[in-house]
Amino acid sequence: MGFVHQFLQLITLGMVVSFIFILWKILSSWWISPYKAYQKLQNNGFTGPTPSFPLGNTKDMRRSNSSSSSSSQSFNFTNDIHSIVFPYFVRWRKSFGKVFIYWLGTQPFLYIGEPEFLKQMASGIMGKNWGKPKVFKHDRKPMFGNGLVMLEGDDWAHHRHVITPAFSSANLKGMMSLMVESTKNMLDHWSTLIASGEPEIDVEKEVIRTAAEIIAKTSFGMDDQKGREVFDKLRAMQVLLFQSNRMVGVPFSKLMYLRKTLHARKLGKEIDQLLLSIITSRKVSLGEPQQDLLGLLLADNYIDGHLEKKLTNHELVDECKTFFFGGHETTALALIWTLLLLALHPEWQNQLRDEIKEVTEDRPLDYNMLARLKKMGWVMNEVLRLYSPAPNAQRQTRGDIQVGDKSIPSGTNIWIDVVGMHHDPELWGDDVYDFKPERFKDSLHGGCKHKMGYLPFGFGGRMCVGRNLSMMEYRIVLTLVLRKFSFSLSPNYVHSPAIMLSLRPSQGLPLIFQHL
Ligand code: HEM
Repeated sequence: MGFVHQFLQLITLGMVVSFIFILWKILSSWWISPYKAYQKLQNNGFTGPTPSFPLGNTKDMRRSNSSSSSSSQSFNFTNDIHSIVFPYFVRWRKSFGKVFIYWLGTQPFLYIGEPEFLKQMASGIMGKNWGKPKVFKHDRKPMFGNGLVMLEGDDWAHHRHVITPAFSSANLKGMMSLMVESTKNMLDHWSTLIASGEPEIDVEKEVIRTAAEIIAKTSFGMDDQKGREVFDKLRAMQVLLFQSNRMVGVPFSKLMYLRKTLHARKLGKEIDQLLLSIITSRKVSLGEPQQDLLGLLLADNYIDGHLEKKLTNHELVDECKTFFFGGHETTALALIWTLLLLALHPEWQNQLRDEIKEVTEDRPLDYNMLARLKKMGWVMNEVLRLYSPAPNAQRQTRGDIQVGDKSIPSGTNIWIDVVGMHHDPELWGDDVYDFKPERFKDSLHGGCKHKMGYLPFGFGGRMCVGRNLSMMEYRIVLTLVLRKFSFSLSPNYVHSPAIMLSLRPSQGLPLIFQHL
């Protein structure tokens, strides 16, 4: 009996110790460690709004977001979207300046809206030495897995080295016909709608679907049943993630959307399996290698006479997903916001049409013509400034960084407010909110007073790897639209840009089309 009693006591003690250990681990990762990091930043002179546990400043952020979006019910157009999508940053900047600390749930972030501070912080840091905040890696795992967007260190350097050549102009040229084909299908559908007496079209859905199709075709192919299935499942997963309005950094917040989270996880597994089987069958097939990104990554690649080490099957799966999620919505949104601004500025529609006529002379579009569409390039730059599809960038420091007399400790989460910098009158002048593509006529930075104040594709070694692909797609789609139609804004449009994973027109973009 004594032995059993002692044994039970031991088990109870073990359970109590384990419970205390787990509690300590939870407290440590949710509060003690983040709070220590916070104190270090405070000791270096950074301040910010007061957080509460476990929501941090999230409650305040959600409150100000809902009050700002409710004001957008009537048509009241402004390009001053910083105060619409990030009202809390606008408020905190007034109290704490352009660099301050705020909390996403249990994680402190150093907010940066000051390009000179960013420049000093980033100088000397190579792409591979930047980390990505763990809280985002976890949140976006279904989309990016361990793809290029989330990798760090030597793994990132290796993937970047292998992936970059796939986006060369020679390779992109081979993808042009796929882009033209998908765009023409979309425009034929629009023609049918117009002919049947429905000239009002919600272009948001249309363009996102077409861009998704283009990126699927250019990433892993959609010729066969499996490619189509991957496409459908990726789209379904995107809708699920989009609907679960997640409170990043708040413990257990995923439980609020448990059904959607589990469904997304299940879809994620199915997508991985399908992509794996596409990769395996491509490896054994003896036919011509395909010219999509996956085909290019599977092909032998020689650099200075050496055969490059290839990515593994699982790495390729994550990169295919990364291209899909990183590449289609961003490009689609650049096009969507462009259509809005061109609907409001018919004089720019005409200028672009004249340029297209001059460059193409009414011949079918070819790759060499695209670079000659200069004004279209200015328009794209201006749209990416006013409505940046990637509204912010996140980093985590992997080493102490000194900026002037301030030290930023290793492990600090960084939030770079790209929209804030793109909309800062101190950097752009009094016409900051005006749509003026000509500001990019003679300047790559649109006349911004600081080179780091314009970051639509990121900065340094981690600059967007797909930017040439997106510029090509943008020019193709816009040229084909402008050649066929003129368009104006529908009275049903409600201007309410919102952050829903990226910067979107939250109530769609209905335009009224006319055949030319
Ligand atoms: C208008 C369209 C696009 C915009 C505005 C955009 C924006 C960005 C930005 C801001 C970054 C840097 C993120 C950071 O610093 O953390 C980035 C990185 C990246 N983008 Fe894009 N992107 C676009 C199109 C594309 C396309 C078409 C693809 C692929 C097909 C792509 C794939 C990637 C990848 C893989 C990275 C990670 C690069 C790295 O960390 O080394 N993007 N993009």
